Amino acid sequence: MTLKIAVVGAGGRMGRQLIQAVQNAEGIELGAAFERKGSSLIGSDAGELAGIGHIGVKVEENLASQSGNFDVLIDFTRPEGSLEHLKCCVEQGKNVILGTTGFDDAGKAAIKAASEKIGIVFASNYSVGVNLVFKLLEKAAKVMGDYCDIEIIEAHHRHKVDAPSGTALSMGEHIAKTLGRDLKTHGVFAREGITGERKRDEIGFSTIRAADVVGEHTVWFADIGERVEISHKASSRMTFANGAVRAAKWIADKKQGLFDMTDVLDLNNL
Ligand SMILES: NC(=O)C1=CN([C@@H]2O[C@H](COP(=O)(O)OP(=O)(O)OC[C@H]3O[C@@H](n4cnc5c(N)ncnc54)[C@H](OP(=O)(O)O)[C@@H]3O)[C@@H](O)[C@H]2O)C=CC1
Ligand SMILES: O=C(O)C1=N[C@H](C(=O)O)C[C@H](O)C1
Repeated sequence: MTLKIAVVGAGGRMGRQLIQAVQNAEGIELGAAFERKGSSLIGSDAGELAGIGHIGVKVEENLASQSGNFDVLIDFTRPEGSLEHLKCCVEQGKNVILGTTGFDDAGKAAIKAASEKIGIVFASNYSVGVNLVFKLLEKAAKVMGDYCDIEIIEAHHRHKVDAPSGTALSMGEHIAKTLGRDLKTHGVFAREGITGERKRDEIGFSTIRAADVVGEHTVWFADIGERVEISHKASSRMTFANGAVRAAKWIADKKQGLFDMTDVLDLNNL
């Protein structure tokens, strides 16, 4: 049977790419597309919105009111919206691919609680490359982390509303976990004025917001006399959309549980 996907936030930068990616993939199809209540996009054809021509799926208002012509929801919106969508999917017993970033601790706890009832893939970055980089960072941290200065630099487009990026935070978490540190105490998210000297075990974050940058992340492991830099550069949002579609196929037969993209890609035993 063909797996039916719903995309919420259909008119967003990622929403449009996701509609394209779903329609281009084998064995799945777009069952529904949603936008916010009051959006001027309600009623438009999802394929036309995504620039791939008419597909006969109308953008609907308000996920909660839909009985649901879909099996898996893909959600790249905003934390407050995603938490509402999750509640609805728990009620309807539908699995979720969650790409939204910027959740606070309460939001993350709500996602964890929802995953006791449905299957959720929650990943700050759905590209294969970034998830490989997470593993490379663990290796670099094991070898160099105890004596190097670790700095994470990220750049994104001018419209991004959260900082540091979800990916930068995940990179920091992978490194911190490997080194037995905690980002709450070791993460340094801003420097200004007389900051004092750098502490040996800080994990620093720097953010650039400019123009149309899709997403770039570099981690420095810097010692006196040498520096290793591990970088990833995304040049198209389609890499995230294709990853989310891959995750949607992977989660289809799961009853419950919280997973990330390293589970989908089977990278955890590297
Ligand atoms: N995990 C990953 O691989 C990636 C994650 N992201 C994340 O995905 C999210 C979306 O990014 P992007 O597509 O660039 O953002 P956009 O602002 O382009 O799109 C967001 C979409 O969500 C809708 N939306 C906003 N708030 C709500 C709400 N409260 N309820 C329902 N819908 C809402 C918007 O509608 P409206 O226009 O009416 O506001 C819009 O359609 C971000 O958190 C971003 O960090 C992005 C790329 C990759
Ligand atoms: O908002 C974006 O655009 C992106 N957000 C994600 C993040 O916060 O890490 C992933 C990607 O870098 C693009």
